[in-house]
This record gives sequence, C-alpha cells and structure tokens, in this order.
Amino acid sequence: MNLLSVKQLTKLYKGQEVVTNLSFDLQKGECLGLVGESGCGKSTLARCLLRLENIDSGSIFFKDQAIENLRHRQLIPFRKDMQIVFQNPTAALNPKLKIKDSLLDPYIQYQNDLTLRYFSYTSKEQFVLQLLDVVGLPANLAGRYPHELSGGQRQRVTIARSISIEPELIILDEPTASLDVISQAEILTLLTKLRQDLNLSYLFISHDLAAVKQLSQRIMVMKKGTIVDQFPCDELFDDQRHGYTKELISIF
Ligand SMILES: Nc1ncnc2c1ncn2[C@@H]1O[C@H](COP(=O)(O)OP(=O)(O)OP(=O)(O)O)[C@@H](O)[C@H]1O
Repeated sequence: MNLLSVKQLTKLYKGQEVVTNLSFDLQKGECLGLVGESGCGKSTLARCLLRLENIDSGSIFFKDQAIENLRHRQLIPFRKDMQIVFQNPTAALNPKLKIKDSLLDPYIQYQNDLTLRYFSYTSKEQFVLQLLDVVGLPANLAGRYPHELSGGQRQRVTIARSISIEPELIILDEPTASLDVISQAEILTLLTKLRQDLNLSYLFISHDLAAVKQLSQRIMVMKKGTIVDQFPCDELFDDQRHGYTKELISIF
C-alpha cells in the first residue's frame, strides 16, 4: 500500500525550478532512501511534502488523500502523521525547555487527535520515561536542558519527540550528519529498530550512500531537482545503474 504518492511535483524559487516534475511512491513500512549532492533539492522536497512550502504544480497524496491544497486547519491531522527529524538537534530543541518538557510538547499539542498504540499516557512522568527508554536514554536526563546533553543524546531526544505521537511517516533529513562516527552508527541502529517496532515508514535523506544502504529497502537518486535513478537496495551495484549513481558510488 502506498503511504505517500508524489506525482509530477514542481517547486520554483524566484522563477527557478528547484524540484522538477518529480514522481515517486513510498510504501507503508518501508524506508526509502534519497541521495544526491548538496543543492539538488532534497530538503526543498522534504519541506514541500510536509507542506511547510507550497508547491507550484503536481500532487502529493498521503494515505490516498490529496494534500497539496489543504489549508491550515485541514492539515492538522496530517501533521501528526508526518514528522521530521533534522540534521541539527541543537537547533531543533528549545534551549529553555528541560528535556521532559520538550518530550511532552507534541503530545500536548495533538492529544485530542491521538490514539496511542505503542505508548501509553497515564502520567507525564511515565510517558517521558517510556520515551527516554525507547531511544536508549537514561531516566535522569529528563530534568536536564539540551546543552547538558551530547550531540548524540540530543538527536535521540528529537527522535523520541518525533515518535511520541506515533506518526506513520518520518522524514529523516540528514539525521546523522552532525554526529561523530560512533554516534552515527548508534543512531542508524536505533532508527532501524524503531521502524520495525513501531511499524514506521521513513524517507531517509542523506549524502551518505553507505548509511542510506544500511537503512533503506529502496533508494532514489536525485540530481538537479529530478529523480534520475530508483532501485531496490540490493541492486545498488548492478551494471544498469544510471551513470550519476555510479559516480556517487565511486565517491564513497
Ligand atoms: N527559501 C529559498 N529561497 C530561494 N532558494 C532556495 C531556498 N531554499 C533552497 N533554495 C535553493 O534551492 C536549491 C536546493 O536547495 P536544498 O536545500 O533543497 O538542497 P539539498 O539537496 O537539500 O542540499 P543540502 O544537501 O546541502 O542540504 C539550492 O540551490 C538552494 O540555494
């Protein structure tokens, strides 16, 4: 079943096409990798899918509903189902909020629309402890501020926030790019486990072909705003790969 279906999406900035006539499907439960060099339009695409930007033409279907023209109030249930994890966890967390309050924030915002399946909410304290535990963080971090955590711990908190309201799809926009190699590997392992345990779907955006291969079932390669190649992960090294995919492979 297609969770997300994008048809001929085009986005312009100041008259210039940044995403051009782009189409793809993302199935429920899969991780779809998106690779491409800096500036090819990956983050723009992510913002369009989340409806943080309007698109210029084309369609975005989420759970078979066309969402490209929905207005603010109509987007509320959809926003709950589609979350994003950004590259920089420091910028994503409010420095003035303790970790426990950051973790509770999405729940408080969406509680009237939520039917939790995986987590249970009997008290604030218990909910925060569940979230910390599921992303492998100790309970005593709840009372700390973001600057008192390591970069890897902060990224775990942003991941915990994104899964707290049990979305269907998470867009991972370079989630490990700001981390050291060991933290990167740990976060990738965590993301794999969460996808399986919570039946999540991911659009995993990265420069790092090795990371994309580790996490994804299928890979899309983007160049100058268009998808030039799309294939199952185990066909990455096949001879029929697009020349640009081969170039990316040779760099890694
Ligand atoms: N708000 C904006 N206004 C004008 N141009 C923009 C805006 N946001 C992005 N761009 C331009 O759109 C193009 C694509 O940028 P985008 O950030 O989507 O690329 P990217 O593939 O995500 O790059 P990176 O991997 O470096 O994050 C770039 O040329 C960028 O300068």
